[in-house]
Amino acid sequence: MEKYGPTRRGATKRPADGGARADAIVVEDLGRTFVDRRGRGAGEVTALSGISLRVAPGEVHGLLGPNGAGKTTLCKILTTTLEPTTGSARVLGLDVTRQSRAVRRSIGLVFGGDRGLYGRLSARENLWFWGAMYGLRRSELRARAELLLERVGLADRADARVDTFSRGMKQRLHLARGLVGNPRVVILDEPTMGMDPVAALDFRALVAELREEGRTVLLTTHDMAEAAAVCDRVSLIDRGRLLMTEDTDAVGRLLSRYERVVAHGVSAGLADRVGALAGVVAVRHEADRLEAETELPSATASVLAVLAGEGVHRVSTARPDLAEVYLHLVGRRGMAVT
Ligand SMILES: Nc1ncnc2c1ncn2[C@@H]1O[C@H](COP(=O)(O)OP(=O)(O)OP(=O)(O)O)[C@@H](O)[C@H]1O
Repeated sequence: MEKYGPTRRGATKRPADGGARADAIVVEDLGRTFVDRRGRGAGEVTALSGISLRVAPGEVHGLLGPNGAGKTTLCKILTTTLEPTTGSARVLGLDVTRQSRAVRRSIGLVFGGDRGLYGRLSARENLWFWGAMYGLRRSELRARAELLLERVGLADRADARVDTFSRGMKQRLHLARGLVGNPRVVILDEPTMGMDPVAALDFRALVAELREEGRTVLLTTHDMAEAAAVCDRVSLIDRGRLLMTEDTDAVGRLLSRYERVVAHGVSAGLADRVGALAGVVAVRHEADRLEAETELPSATASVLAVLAGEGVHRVSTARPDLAEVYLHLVGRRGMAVT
């Protein structure tokens, strides 16, 4: 398969000049609003607002956010199926609005669910169809389809109709479809949706291969663990706004640092004592239920010790979810979440 200059996970992909070398994806002050016709009267929904983002060539970049954060909207703009309301976006130097045809030829798109596959065609025929759309010659197209069917583990089902496939198999075919045009930039919108855990692991290996081939990958997910496993950098997006872009390792460290302790049968006085412990960053107390956020493993241990010392034994610990990590991050950086 064509190589674009290998890169390694963990290697710094951003050039020392801060990005003067052409970035693969450049998003500047991007915004998108929709007219919301649901409910009474038409209101405006801001799906994206003031998004600026750069992805270096060969980087695997994760776009993380909860449902409705605006991830799909950004993917649609980058893949030219939706125009921005404000700002601009370029893929490989091509403007997504003014040079949309050229952008479409340079990218591969993979999205979750059933969209974009022809159920009455076989897996192989689907790939031939999409390869033809990319303008591949017949012999090239056939060879590429075989290679990709093998690569995503569908070679033995190549002639079966796609509407007989499981969700996970369809998702793997989507991946093959996204790669059929040998794209330098691959955009994956919730690529493991519907995959079983084994297939999701295979998917991670595939993304690693794409990185080795020097392709640029932008992938959306709301699974922090998935992002941590495959991405070089991640951007956290919430309610249409970009909260931060960081090296994945930094976010992973942050995630493993925070913990939540939930206990029942806790008095207000005891809740105050827990709140005063070093490393306890937040405490909520309602009725006799305590929720304490800790930011160091030793802090969790001290909370548990204080609770046990007072005879409180209905206690559990958990890692915070993504939304809570956002709040920690945002609080620390003094940024506003609106
Ligand atoms: N065609 C549309 N009309 C009106 N509102 C829309 C439209 N498309 C998206 N939105 C709204 O824009 C916001 C962002 O949606 P988007 O689908 O981009 O989020 P997402 O991060 O991809 O979420 P999910 O993980 O659920 O797919 C949401 O509030 C959504 O309701």
